[in-house]
Amino acid sequence: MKKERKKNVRETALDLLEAIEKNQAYSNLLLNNAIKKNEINQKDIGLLTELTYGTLQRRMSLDFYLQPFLKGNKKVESWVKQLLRLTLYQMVYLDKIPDRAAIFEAVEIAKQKGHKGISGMVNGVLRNIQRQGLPSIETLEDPIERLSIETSHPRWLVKRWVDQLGFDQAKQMCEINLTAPLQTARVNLTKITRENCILKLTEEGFQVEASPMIPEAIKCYRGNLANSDAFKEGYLTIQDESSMLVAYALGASENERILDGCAAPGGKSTHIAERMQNSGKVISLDLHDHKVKLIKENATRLELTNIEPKTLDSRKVQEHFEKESFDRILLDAPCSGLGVMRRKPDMKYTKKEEDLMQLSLIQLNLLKAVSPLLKKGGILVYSTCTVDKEENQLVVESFIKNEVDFEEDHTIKDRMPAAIRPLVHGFELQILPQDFGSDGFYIACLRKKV
Ligand SMILES: C[S@@+](CC[C@H](N)C(=O)[O-])C[C@H]1O[C@@H](n2cnc3c(N)ncnc32)[C@H](O)[C@@H]1O
Repeated sequence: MKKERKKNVRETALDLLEAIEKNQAYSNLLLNNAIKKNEINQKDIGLLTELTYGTLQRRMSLDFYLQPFLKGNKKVESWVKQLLRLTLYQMVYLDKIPDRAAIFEAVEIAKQKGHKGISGMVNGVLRNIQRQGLPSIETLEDPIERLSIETSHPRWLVKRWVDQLGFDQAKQMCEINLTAPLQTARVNLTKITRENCILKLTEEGFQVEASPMIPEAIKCYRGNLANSDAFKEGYLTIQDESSMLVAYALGASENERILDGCAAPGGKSTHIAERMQNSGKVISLDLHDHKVKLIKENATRLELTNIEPKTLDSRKVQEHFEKESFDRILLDAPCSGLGVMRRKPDMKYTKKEEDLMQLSLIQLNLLKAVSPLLKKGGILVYSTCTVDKEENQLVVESFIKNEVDFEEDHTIKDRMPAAIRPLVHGFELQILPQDFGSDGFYIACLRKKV
């Protein structure tokens, strides 16, 4: 059988962009598969990631720039459009790649994949842009439209954020979404101190430092911690700092019985279990078997024996557990993920405004289903990685309005790390990505009346 030719970095990036647009598969999964399949070497992985994520991140700006130069070309094939975006991304946003090199590579790919006519067209469009310069986004008069094109966020989303947060915060959020996030991790304090973990990682060649915000968090400036020995040996969990605040809000004590209603892959369950010093019980539920397997794997790697993973639809928990049988309950609900767009740029173009309303109904139903299982005086934490009021404040408001035995828990503030306290309002915390550079996240804390 003929062996498939290994593709170079730009060809691989082009294939990825096509696959992401057509299948709407997650960009991070496709990227990892493509790296393996084409045996992309270590030093080119950075460039491949930059080209793929960068082109995706800037798609709307790139299309705005390309539009006037494509006017004469009636039907541009999808892969050709992707190739033009990919090349223009390098010309506009990457100083280290000379324009002529980017154009040369594009023309070569066009020859290989298409025919002479296409490579001529690609060459012509790119050279015209080089000669005539880019059209100016500044000419767009509507500020929402301008921000939308400038930062490649769909107009409906920009409008929503401007309405909910004001123009300045919306602009800051759109802008930070274009930057690459830093990798952060949580040290498993049941096995090692943060100081010793940092030493171990430094010896392994990683560039890491302690987070000033969260006592068990570290920030990584060089290397992928998922490949470290420290990770394999169970000293670490890759987790965003905002996510770590959930275990603080819940404030579980040793020997308590905790329910985590939406637990996979177990980032928060394992954090709660660590903070309980591997005592008591954390029942970690998720809808899907394959995801529950991930909770098990993580608990085993971290050597946590107080986690009990179980496949279950949390809307049916009352059929499986006694009423008032948990000291604390976490509902880290399925959500639109609008707070983590930096990590999944393709999400910007696939999410729809109607999704948010549907999600809010699911979130409310999940809250209603788990709440009878909480003991009187117990804490219920609701969290999401989104920044939208519909899925956050409005869900909790609607829950409290109907569930008269629940009240706001303002002691959440005392449980938060000092740096976070100024962001707590009453019983709620909404973190925006621009606040600390961590993910956008919402946490609300309720108490069942005694
Ligand atoms: C935001 S993720 C949870 C992340 C997790 N808490 C962590 O920190 O690793 C939401 C999870 O809810 C699960 N889920 C969605 N609907 C569910 C339901 N009805 N019952 C149980 N789990 C559900 C999804 O499979 C998904 O894994």
